[in-house]
Amino acid sequence: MYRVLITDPLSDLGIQKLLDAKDVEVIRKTDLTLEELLLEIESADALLVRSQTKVTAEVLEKARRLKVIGRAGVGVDNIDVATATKKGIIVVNAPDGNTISTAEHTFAMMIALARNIPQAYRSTIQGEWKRKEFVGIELKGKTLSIIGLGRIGSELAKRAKAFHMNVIAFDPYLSEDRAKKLGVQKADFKEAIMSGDFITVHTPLTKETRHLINREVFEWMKPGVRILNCARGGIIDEDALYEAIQSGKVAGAALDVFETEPPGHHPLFSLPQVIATPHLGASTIEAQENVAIDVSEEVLHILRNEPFKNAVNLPSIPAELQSKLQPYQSLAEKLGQFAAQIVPGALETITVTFAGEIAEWDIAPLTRMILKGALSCHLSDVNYVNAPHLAKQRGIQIIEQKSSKNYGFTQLIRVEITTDQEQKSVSGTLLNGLGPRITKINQYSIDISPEGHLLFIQHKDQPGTIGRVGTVLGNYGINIATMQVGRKEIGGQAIMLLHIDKGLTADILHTLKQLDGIDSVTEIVL
Ligand SMILES: NC(=O)c1ccc[n+]([C@@H]2O[C@H](COP(=O)([O-])OP(=O)(O)OC[C@H]3O[C@@H](n4cnc5c(N)ncnc54)[C@H](O)[C@@H]3O)[C@@H](O)[C@H]2O)c1
Ligand SMILES: O=C(O)[C@H](O)COP(=O)(O)O
Repeated sequence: MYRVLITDPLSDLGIQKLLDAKDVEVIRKTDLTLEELLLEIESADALLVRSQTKVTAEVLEKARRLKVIGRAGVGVDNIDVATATKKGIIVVNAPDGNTISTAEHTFAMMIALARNIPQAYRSTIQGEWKRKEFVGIELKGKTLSIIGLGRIGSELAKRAKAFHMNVIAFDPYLSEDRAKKLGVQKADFKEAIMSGDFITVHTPLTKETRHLINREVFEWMKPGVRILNCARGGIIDEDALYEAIQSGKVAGAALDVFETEPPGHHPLFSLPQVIATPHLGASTIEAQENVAIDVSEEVLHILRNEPFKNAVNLPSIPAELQSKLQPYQSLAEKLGQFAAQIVPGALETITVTFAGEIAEWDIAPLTRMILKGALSCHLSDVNYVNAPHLAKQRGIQIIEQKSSKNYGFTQLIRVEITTDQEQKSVSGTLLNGLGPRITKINQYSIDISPEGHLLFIQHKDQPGTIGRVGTVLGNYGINIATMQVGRKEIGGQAIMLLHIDKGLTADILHTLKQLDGIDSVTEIVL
């Protein structure tokens, strides 16, 4: 039974799949203190949050079983993704479900800002009638500068175009083609800042975007500019915004998000030009249902080891590529495991070569599987998420190469491991109807399926060796299921690879090593 802990308010309808799942126990506890969260997280297999729960390194330290953190929304800046990755915890979000709601909220804020609606409302319900004080401006003909033209920025652009605004955008990843399709003028950062009658930010909060809008940037703006932030507190320097409003440079600001949330009695709230909402961008019935459905499904997939799509700390794999790579994943992992077990010493370099038709694809996910397989022979708690991090941490060099030669197979994966003591390679392929096969160990051709208990023996090619090995195993009651031998020349070095029905004791291994003509004996478990 998987324990799924939900610590922020999520839509009941949205999490129905989790509630219905027979293999899931849902624990819903919102507004936890840090101490309570530290306690609850210990036994959770999955954690579901919005932006309120702070999933810090301290929290993750206590998470002994956690496999996945699901963020029912977009921004993951409340989650220590780096620590989660190190611990092999997958972080998934729901990037699409709240796009429209947030774009609409931003638009609502822009109109409210243009027409002083919150200020006029407050005054009117106090019995005042100040028609002159709340004269606004039209959106038509004004320039809206969008910083970050991703999902939300793009939806906002469409709506602004419908209101006959000029839309100009800065986004380092925006192509000319996409800008053209949206009817948006692509600009550099300074140009976008200098041109806007309204400036709105829609980037994630990162090291690069923290205080992207700072004192110097406010200097470049048109006098009377209006500023919107419905993305993340911290993208705009709040002190600099305060000064820019006081100086008259900025005519108004609409804020849905704050550097510290909740912001309490923020100095900005003393300025009548500032309107605010309590992080409501995604707070619609539709968006909350969407994100909760998306994240619940992802979490279930991950817990059940099924394919998933929106991991924040894993490269995203297009569905078409995923289905092509899937049959190779097990082969890749087994080759990594096999290679790591036949080479003694500390891992230094892992060179992976992809040959044949497979070499035409993006094979990075398979390299990860190889790495996972190889490292799991030496380290505990290795998984697909943390394998590259663990390799880097240990100074293991990963070399990934592709070859146009097919080596006699339609596709081939070769894993070469170099340790501080020696170097060995293992190649494998997928055979129709037979599944993964190991086809070569170093220079020796063989054909064996990489599974179960294997015995790898290096020996001299001389009469009687195979018989002696068989006799020892027989004497100890070890059944041989299959056996493959390989040699380059008569009387030279040779290898034996045996499938055995159970594991060997140290005693058996020792006896085998003492046999005449035997150079090394390694038990491999796959
Ligand atoms: N207020 C809310 O309730 C609410 C709701 C949803 C999302 N958000 C916030 O909005 C952000 C954007 O969401 P989205 O779904 O549009 O994300 P997105 O990833 O689709 O778009 C972000 C865009 O920002 C661009 N970008 C990154 N760095 C940049 C930089 N330095 N300068 C300019 N552009 C840059 C990216 O290229 C991308 O196109 C989220 O990260 C989240 O923090 C807030
Ligand atoms: O990043 C997001 O998706 C939004 O900020 C929504 O946050 P919330 O789930 O806390 O409303």
